[in-house]
Amino acid sequence: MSRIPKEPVKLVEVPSTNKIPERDIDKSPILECRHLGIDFGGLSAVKDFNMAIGRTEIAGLIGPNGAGKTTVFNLLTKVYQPTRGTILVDGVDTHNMNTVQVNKAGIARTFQNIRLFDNLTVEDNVKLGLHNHIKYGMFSGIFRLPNYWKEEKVAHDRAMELLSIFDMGYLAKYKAGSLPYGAQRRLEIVRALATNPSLLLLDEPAAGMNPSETAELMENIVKIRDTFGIAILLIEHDMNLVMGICEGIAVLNFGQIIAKGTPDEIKNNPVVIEAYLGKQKEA
Ligand SMILES: Nc1ncnc2c1ncn2[C@@H]1O[C@H](COP(=O)(O)OP(=O)(O)OP(=O)(O)O)[C@@H](O)[C@H]1O
Repeated sequence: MSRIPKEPVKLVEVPSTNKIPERDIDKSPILECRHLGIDFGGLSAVKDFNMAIGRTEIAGLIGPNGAGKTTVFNLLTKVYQPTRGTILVDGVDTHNMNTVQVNKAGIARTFQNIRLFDNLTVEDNVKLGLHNHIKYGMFSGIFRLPNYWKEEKVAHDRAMELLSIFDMGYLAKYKAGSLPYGAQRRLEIVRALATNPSLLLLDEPAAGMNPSETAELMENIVKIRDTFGIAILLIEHDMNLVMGICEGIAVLNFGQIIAKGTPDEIKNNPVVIEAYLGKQKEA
């Protein structure tokens, strides 16, 4: 978590929804946030957050440190319950859902700080993501009945298929904690994909990666979207990544969206430049 912002934000008019990419325009959005907000004591960490994401869109959520980006992810995944507003996932209001139910409804995420089970193998970490889809009961599991082995084979095959997205199949039997940093970040994405999401939230996926790892990650994010036909919303400080692959971008500052648009619109928006660089002193 980051420092508390000190200055009030300059308010600007913004449209209530993103511009959804053309190929998604005739379908309902996969995610819609309406007037979403959360207060922590006296601090409104997120205020009047409105956003729509197309079914196969790669969207970005950017903003200075402490702007409220991770808090938005925590609201979408119900780590936090919103103080105000509505979240619709595939048209369904998540008001009464908890984190597990929201995952089943179609939202999966990765975290800013890697959260793998270090002592489990790479394959087992992926299988944990598959547990929503494994059908054997506790009895079959304890006594290793035929149904257990059948489902285990299905889970193994699916885990290996998912690992192959990042060419990580050869690492399946290694402990997750023994992988290099970049591979651990990739494994987190694979595990999230194992839950079969329709919207994947990536919290700073390129953090700590070197430029060649980041370039590969960019290709892989696009590949995931194309292969699975899902939407991806990412928080990222690496502007090359954001501007390179996001179709729609929302900029958050002091908990509020200050601009939305395509990468070109965002790059040239004076309000965004000011939020990142501070107001230029007049000569
Ligand atoms: N559980 C909480 N209790 C109190 N304040 C919180 C809590 N969670 C977040 N905040 C505050 O909300 C604000 C937004 O934090 P958040 O972590 O969402 O920012 P961020 O944009 O993700 O920052 P960064 O880019 O540095 O990760 C910060 O001022 C933070 O201190």
